[in-house]
Amino acid sequence: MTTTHPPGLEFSGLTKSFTAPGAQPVRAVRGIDLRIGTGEVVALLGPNGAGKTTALDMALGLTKPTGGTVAVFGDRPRKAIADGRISAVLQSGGLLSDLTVDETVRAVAALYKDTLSVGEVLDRAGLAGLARRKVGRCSGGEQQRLRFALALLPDPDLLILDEPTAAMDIASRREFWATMHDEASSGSTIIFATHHMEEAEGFADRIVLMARGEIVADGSVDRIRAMTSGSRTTAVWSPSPGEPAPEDLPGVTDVERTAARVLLTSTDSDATARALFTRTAARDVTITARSLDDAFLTLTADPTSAAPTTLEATR
Ligand SMILES: Nc1ncnc2c1ncn2[C@@H]1O[C@H](COP(=O)(O)OP(=O)(O)OP(=O)(O)O)[C@@H](O)[C@H]1O
Repeated sequence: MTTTHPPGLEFSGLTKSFTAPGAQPVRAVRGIDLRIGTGEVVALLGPNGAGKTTALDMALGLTKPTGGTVAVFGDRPRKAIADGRISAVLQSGGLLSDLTVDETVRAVAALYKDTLSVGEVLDRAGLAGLARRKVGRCSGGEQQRLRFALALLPDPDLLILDEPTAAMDIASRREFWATMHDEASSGSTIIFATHHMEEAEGFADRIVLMARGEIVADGSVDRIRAMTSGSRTTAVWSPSPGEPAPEDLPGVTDVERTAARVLLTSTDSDATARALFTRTAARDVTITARSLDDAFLTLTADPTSAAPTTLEATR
């Protein structure tokens, strides 16, 4: 007999709008469907205001959805928290600066029925050497490790991290992700929100890209990389009758026009350039690889915005 386990996290048609008297409602999350399996490490990536925190808050039962449902291992978030199956490292909040690291972990452990030992969580969070330091004397990165240690206390199956490295310098970030690697390899499901493409690439198996409250891309790191690794081709060309339209050239996903040039974003620059040379009178063709940041901006750009596109990549 086979048993199927419910996913670690499941959003179905999830929406959240914030309303304030006299103001337009803010549609922070707009009907997202997402299924995250046990043991997956997923980066929730997106620009400011994409809806990442709102979605994670709903996963943690901190915010009630306006519509749709959230299930954590098949249960309501509150039940999953009470059972110690899900816990979170949030961006800020909740530490008392006069307590030591060790006292803080002991105080929070006393709130639970059942926890890992204080020694073990300090060890797993890389804080064993700082146990007697006052929290107020710890650096931003060390305080974030302490939040991580507190999240480990109930030995959760699903860990949610909202921009966990926001206050850290590069060395602390590296150390933090090394610790998280150990956590992930022990089979935990991990979901973390970030603005940083490199962080998502370096640590996640899967990237869920959000913009304007929607999921705009979802796939393995390799798949997202392939989607975003297009190049930019520019040419001096005014299409004349009988020539193909720029939009119809192979590989082309986006077209911009300036007075003299046509700028083509393409997922297959070889095929695009071949078509330009053989089927059109285009000249002065240049091909430039797009940076990952450029690609991230393209994937999350507002299609209704008329904001001018930067030409940095072609210079
Ligand atoms: N309590 C609230 N009341 C009104 N609007 C809110 C509230 N919380 C969030 N919003 C709005 O909802 C949208 C999504 O915000 P959210 O914090 O989820 O985005 P985010 O992707 O986490 O952004 P960031 O990366 O900047 O943290 C934003 O426009 C934000 O201003």
